[in-house]
Amino acid sequence: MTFSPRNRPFEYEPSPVRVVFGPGRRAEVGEEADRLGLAKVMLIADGNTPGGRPVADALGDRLATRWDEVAQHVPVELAERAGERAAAEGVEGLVTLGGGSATGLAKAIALDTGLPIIAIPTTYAGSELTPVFGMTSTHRKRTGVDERVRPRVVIYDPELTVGLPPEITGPSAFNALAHCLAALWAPHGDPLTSALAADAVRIVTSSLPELAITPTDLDARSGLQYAAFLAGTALGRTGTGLQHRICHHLGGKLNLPHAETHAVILPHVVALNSPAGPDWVARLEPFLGPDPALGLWNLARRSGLSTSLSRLGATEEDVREVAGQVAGSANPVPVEAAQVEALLRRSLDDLPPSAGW
Ligand SMILES: NC(=O)C1=CN([C@@H]2O[C@H](COP(=O)(O)OP(=O)(O)OC[C@H]3O[C@@H](n4cnc5c(N)ncnc54)[C@H](O)[C@@H]3O)[C@@H](O)[C@H]2O)C=CC1
Ligand SMILES: O=C(O)/C=C\C(=O)CC(=O)O
Repeated sequence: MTFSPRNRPFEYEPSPVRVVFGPGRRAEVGEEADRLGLAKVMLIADGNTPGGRPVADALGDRLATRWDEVAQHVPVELAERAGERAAAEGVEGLVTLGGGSATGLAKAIALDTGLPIIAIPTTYAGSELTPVFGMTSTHRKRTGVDERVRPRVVIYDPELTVGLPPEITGPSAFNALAHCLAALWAPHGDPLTSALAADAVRIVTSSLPELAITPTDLDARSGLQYAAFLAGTALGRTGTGLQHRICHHLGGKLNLPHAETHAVILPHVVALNSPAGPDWVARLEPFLGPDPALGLWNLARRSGLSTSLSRLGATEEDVREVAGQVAGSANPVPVEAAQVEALLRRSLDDLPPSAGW
């Protein structure tokens, strides 16, 4: 299908994020802090994430304090404690090293303080490119959009990802794929976001099988991180909808692992939306086959990911409650609670995605 801008009017505004990409470039974090005029920063990085020592060394005297406690879905009390430390130390900025949890904690602090963030991502979550934040309290996740939380600088260093274990790599790549699909069917997407998203799908679908054979291959790792950059950029320009809201509600209620939840839900939401999206379905056919929902489901299973929501810990009751909460979310196909519940039940029962239920 030929794309014609004449038939698809759009607005384009470049994102204000500076991106530095390349193996070894974590060493440039001190110069990036100087560019932003940050003389005192807090480094947020948990103990599992590689690169803490070199990044701290590269920050040198600019490193005022380190914070090593992070958690998925950012508990509000954790954000408050980390924010108090940042205030007590009088830091001028935040440097994150880690996945979406480290980035998310910095975003929660920035939401209150406006402190600029330099993000060094080590998974494929893409949070580093978006103005989206999320925080959890009493089993409810609140998400929102605020430009103050979007990192000012992102340093991608693929060397930091060569040791990512397969159980994090696969789901995290699916988190990136979820961003691509959300961007492809977003009502205010534009030709650029669609191009970024489609290219990211191309790269993820070729890199994941390569990494299953050689997990430490720096070319494939660089490709996957580049795809995460494209996917995060696309999501950061278009915003989230039903797919992401389902995962946020499930994540907040049950503390489910975020990327794994996206991987389980994505094929089912794609099955729902495919009949309404012949243009993006055709665009993805070379990478996912004629049925993108089934293509994703098969890719997940081939990559050793769980495709069952019950295996992640959700029950029929959870599914019913979440379906009620997300009904009416932004989606190319308007959905009522019963439809979402039926979709989620298929994922509970580990059934392949299907548009008809
Ligand atoms: N606001 C946004 O735009 C987005 C936010 N998120 C949020 O991010 C969080 C999930 O982030 P994820 O990156 O999926 O997980 P994560 O940041 O919790 O990391 C998962 C695990 O991988 C470990 N890890 C990270 N990098 C590693 C590396 N290179 N080598 C070895 N281990 C490593 C971490 O220590 C952690 O144990 C959720 O809270 C989610 O809501 C996710 C995507 C977008
Ligand atoms: O679902 C996603 O991958 C995107 C956004 C979030 O996770 C929201 C958050 O920061 O918690």
